Amino acid sequence: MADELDATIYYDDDADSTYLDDTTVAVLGYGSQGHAHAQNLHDSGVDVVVGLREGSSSRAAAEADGLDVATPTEAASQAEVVSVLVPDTVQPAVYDQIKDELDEGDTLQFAHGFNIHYSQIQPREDIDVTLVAPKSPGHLVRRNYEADEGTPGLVAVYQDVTGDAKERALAYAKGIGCTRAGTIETTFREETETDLFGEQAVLCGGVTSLVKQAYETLVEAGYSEEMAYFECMNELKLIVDLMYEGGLSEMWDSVSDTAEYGGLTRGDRVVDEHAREQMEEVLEEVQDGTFARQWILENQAGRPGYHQIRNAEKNHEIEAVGEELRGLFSWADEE
Ligand SMILES: NC(=O)C1=CN([C@@H]2O[C@H](COP(=O)(O)OP(=O)(O)OC[C@H]3O[C@@H](n4cnc5c(N)ncnc54)[C@H](OP(=O)(O)O)[C@@H]3O)[C@@H](O)[C@H]2O)C=CC1
Ligand SMILES: CC[C@](O)(C(C)=O)C(=O)O
Ligand SMILES: [Mg+2]
Ligand SMILES: [Mg+2]
Repeated sequence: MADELDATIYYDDDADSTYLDDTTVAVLGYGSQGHAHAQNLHDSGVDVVVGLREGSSSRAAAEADGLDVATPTEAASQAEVVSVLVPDTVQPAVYDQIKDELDEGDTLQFAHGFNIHYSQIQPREDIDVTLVAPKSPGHLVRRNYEADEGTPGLVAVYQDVTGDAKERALAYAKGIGCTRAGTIETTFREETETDLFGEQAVLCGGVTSLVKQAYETLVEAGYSEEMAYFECMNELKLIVDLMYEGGLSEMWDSVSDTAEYGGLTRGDRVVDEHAREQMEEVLEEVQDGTFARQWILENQAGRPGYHQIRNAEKNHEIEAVGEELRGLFSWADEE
């Protein structure tokens, strides 16, 4: 067990909001992260303008939330900090549109390092380039902020021409609620590679495959779809909540001894050495750029493979079963 933690973690007291005084932040994009950053910064007293393309489907939502909206180029020209929160695959084109609007010493700010790390954006040399990456889906970044809670995040500096890049990034992290929970200092490389690995192997890829395989195993063995859904998907959240609150120990303490013995003796049979080797391969593909190249080419080709596997996922039986069962929850309409 580590005697002390290695990482440098910044909290609210370490971040000085005045670094964003007299500063306009342009938030490009109003999707998952964009709506959360824009609204949290605005509510934290920062001057925000949202940058959206002509005819954007997000415009009405941003305006309804009381924010000023302009085109990406207009927003970038008004701002000293430009936060690039459009999808990773469109960021290079959006950067090309706005790069001449930046003044020397302005900040180009990211929530994920993909395009800088894999050299899809070569930023101007006379600007700061920073990253504040919430370790959370954007909708929870907003929800946590509104509940006076925070979201853990990462901060990194790629280019510091002003000498204030980190301070400004920390002020931004504070503005969106990340230093309330703790913001870890990292690099663009480390953020990019760990984020891609985590979402592929565990958070988005590994866990959904585990759920689907387990669901199919039960249904093919003759158990009902409803049983399989509750057992393999719905209860997962409740188990993960315990791990989130108190680690593996709190979860093991809360489940029965029978579950604990069964889990400890069978879990490693399911996620075994083969799975571990696959994880190592997945990580290597992230590190050597294989995944990035594949994703960039997939986009250049119009995303044919992506659309196909996405549709297959949407049409998996567990989705229809889940939709019906969740509709029966008495609290389903609340919120
Ligand atoms: N999703 C998440 O929770 C997380 C995301 N990140 C990172 O944050 C960044 C943003 O991701 P995310 O929030 O998922 O993005 P979204 O897919 O939610 O972004 C959608 C927004 O981008 C706009 N947009 C889409 N295409 C274009 C375009 N071609 N030109 C201009 N605007 C466009 C959309 O506007 P329109 O209505 O006009 O289409 C919309 O406002 C990425 O770098 C991502 O890796 C980091 C942590 C978590
Ligand atoms: C886990 C997926 C994520 O990295 C995130 C929500 O943090 C993303 O890219 O959306
Ligand atoms: Mg992530
Ligand atoms: Mg990610």
